[in-house]
Amino acid sequence: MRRYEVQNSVLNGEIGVPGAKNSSLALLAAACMAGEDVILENVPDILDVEVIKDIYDDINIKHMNKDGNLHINSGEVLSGDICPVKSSRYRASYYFIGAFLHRFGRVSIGYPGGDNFGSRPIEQHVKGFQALGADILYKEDHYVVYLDKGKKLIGNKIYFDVITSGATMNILMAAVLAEGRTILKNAARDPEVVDLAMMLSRMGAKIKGAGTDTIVIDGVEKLGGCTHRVIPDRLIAGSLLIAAGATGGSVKVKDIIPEHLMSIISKLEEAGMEFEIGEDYIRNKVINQPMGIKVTTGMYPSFATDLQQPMTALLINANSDSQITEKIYPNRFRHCHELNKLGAGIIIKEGRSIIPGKHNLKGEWVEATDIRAGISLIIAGMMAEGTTYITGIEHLERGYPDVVEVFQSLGGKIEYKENLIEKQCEIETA
Ligand SMILES: CC(=O)N[C@H]1[C@@H](OP(=O)(O)OP(=O)(O)OC[C@H]2O[C@@H](n3ccc(=O)[nH]c3=O)[C@H](O)[C@@H]2O)O[C@H](CO)[C@@H](O)[C@@H]1O
Ligand SMILES: C=C(OP(=O)(O)O)C(=O)O
Repeated sequence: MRRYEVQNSVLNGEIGVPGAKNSSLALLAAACMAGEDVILENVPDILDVEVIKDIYDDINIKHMNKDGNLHINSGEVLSGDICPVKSSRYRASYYFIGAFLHRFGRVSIGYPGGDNFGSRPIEQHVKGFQALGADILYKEDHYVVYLDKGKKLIGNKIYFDVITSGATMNILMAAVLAEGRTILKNAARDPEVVDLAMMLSRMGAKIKGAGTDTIVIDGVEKLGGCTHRVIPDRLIAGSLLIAAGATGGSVKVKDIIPEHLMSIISKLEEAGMEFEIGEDYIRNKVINQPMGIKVTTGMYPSFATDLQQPMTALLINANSDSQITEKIYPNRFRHCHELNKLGAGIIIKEGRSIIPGKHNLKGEWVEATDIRAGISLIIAGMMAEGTTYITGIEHLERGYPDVVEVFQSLGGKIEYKENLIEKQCEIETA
């Protein structure tokens, strides 16, 4: 079985951070909105990006890696029919709708995949597309968003009932080429939204207010090419700082935008960690034992739901009880069941985890059930005595490029292993 084997470690050193997955997935769709060359710098080398390149190939979007940058040209794109199987392999395939609706008047796509931690509705995306004049058809393994013959996307005022980064970015893309003005109210303020707005503006879009809860878009007739650098991944940066603290080490995380990490840094400070913060780096100071704290997740700039899992691992070693209240995905606690196999003693109760602290962990077989669950298990494995065997590593591969090499470079004892018998069978049946 493919797995990581992790042993007790102390992380020290310095490390750069790759481009953000959650930005890149939107930017890679937005890059197909112009017929001209779009050059994306800092795109992470992760599974979700490989799937997108596969989708590009299917519909004749040219892409090429050159000097570490991704050159994309959709001048000869064939259609907005995206393979349902491939688009269901990751969550954010829905961005192809926002990107292609104006161009083809019809986008057919598989239902969103991605991490499975309970209900992840898309009705706010649907509401937004409908407000701009589109209709939607639900089929068995895919859905179709379309404009009736002769109809165009027309700008509108859209109020999101919940704050959603996905719907904000999707409707932003569609609105950029809609006729007239669109106003998005109760929009998400995430750095990834701002990153997308920056790139679209470079392509010629007229957008004001990205990063606030009201975004105003004045439609333009067409977009052109551009060069854009993906923002650094704040979730990887945060995970590495937590990992350093949890293992009793000190790591300088470089090439980041420290402001994007303010909520996590504030909570880590409450737990007793200290930091040196530079213009583009953060370094933690060594801490022996964190203090127990209360964390509540929320949309940016609140504490990210994607960082509560590594935070949970750190708090297993705290000097008193901690509590994490999950407001974005109330059932996102599968990592806690796995951490309990290592001896964490976490109790899950009504959208909340209670982490008793002061628990010594012991290596065991555990399963990464989503990207962030995986990173919490690596951290816990480095805190535990003995060997921790982590399966389900394809989840980590969706979001953390070269995760083994990254941790190894900081002194982490982690190795990738695969079962030789299974490997042999693969070779023989190939
Ligand atoms: C690829 C990507 O960028 N994934 C991130 C994105 O997911 P994703 O874009 O799916 O998450 P959203 O920001 O849309 O979701 C935020 C909240 O809104 C709710 N909602 C969302 C859409 C909708 O139509 N209706 C609705 O009720 C969700 O259930 C959730 O409670 O933001 C999540 C929340 O920060 C992160 O965990 C994911 O890593
Ligand atoms: C939930 C996540 O990803 P996705 O939305 O792509 O499933 C994540 O990155 O933690």
